[in-house]
Amino acid sequence: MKLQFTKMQGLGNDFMVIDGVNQQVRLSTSTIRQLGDRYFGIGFDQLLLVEPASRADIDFSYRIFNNDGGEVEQCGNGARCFARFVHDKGLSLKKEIAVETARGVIYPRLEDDGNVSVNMGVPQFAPQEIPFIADSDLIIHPLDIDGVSFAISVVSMGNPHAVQVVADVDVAPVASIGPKIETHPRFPAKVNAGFMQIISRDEIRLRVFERAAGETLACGTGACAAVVAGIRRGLLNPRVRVHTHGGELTIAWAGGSAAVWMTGPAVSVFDGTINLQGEEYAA
Ligand SMILES: N[C@H](CCC[C@H](N)C(=O)O)C(=O)O
Repeated sequence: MKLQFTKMQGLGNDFMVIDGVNQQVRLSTSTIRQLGDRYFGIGFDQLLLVEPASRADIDFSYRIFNNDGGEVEQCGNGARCFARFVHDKGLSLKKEIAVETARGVIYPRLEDDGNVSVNMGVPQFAPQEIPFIADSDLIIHPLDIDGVSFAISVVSMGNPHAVQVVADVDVAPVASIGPKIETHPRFPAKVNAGFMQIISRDEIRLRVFERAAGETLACGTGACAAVVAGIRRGLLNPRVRVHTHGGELTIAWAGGSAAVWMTGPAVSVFDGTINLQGEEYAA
């Protein structure tokens, strides 16, 4: 069976985007893993599935799978690519759409300058997927790894993030400590591990060891979580430029129950068709 897809990237965080509105798509975990393989498959950090809305006040449903095949709650760079995709494919004529994810509704908006802005919803500090947090007002928690205590902030953007401040992201222990934070027993659903360097109150550098994907060139929800943590710690202003290996995002948060706004690029790389074996996919 043939499956149409578009390869896209947001600051080098790359995606396989599939139209599940005009195609009936059923992909097993193992098939997603095979498709995500950068040598034997297409290769991507996440697979994004566009599905019909589940109710009248929503334009689309948005499902996200890491390249290990596991479904997750949110993907920020993917949300911008999702909006670009549905517009380019004529699935919607709207500039701003309402998109339902596993953890609430987000609102991507196509900007005239070619960027995409997304209302990413309200950050959570004591969500159920992070039972770790005893006191939701505490923004810094000690996390013990091999006898060393790391001061981390835990923020959920729908998906869980553990963010710490480092002096220099270029020499931060992302490869060695990132996986140990990701799989720390205090995070039963695992966690994305962020390493944030404060340049000024308006500018940070960020690296993220993503849950189930490893270090990516950029992480949209990670940028949201890092800025929220920095603002709550009194280190950042309400609008911050976030420098990642893949490029720059702008994140804004007014605090409290305000939504986090993320602005950045979304790029289509190529359209493709892949032959799926068996019953996994029916046109
Ligand atoms: N690895 C993440 C999902 C993708 C998030 C990232 N690519 C983004 O742009 O937000 C998780 O397991 O929660």
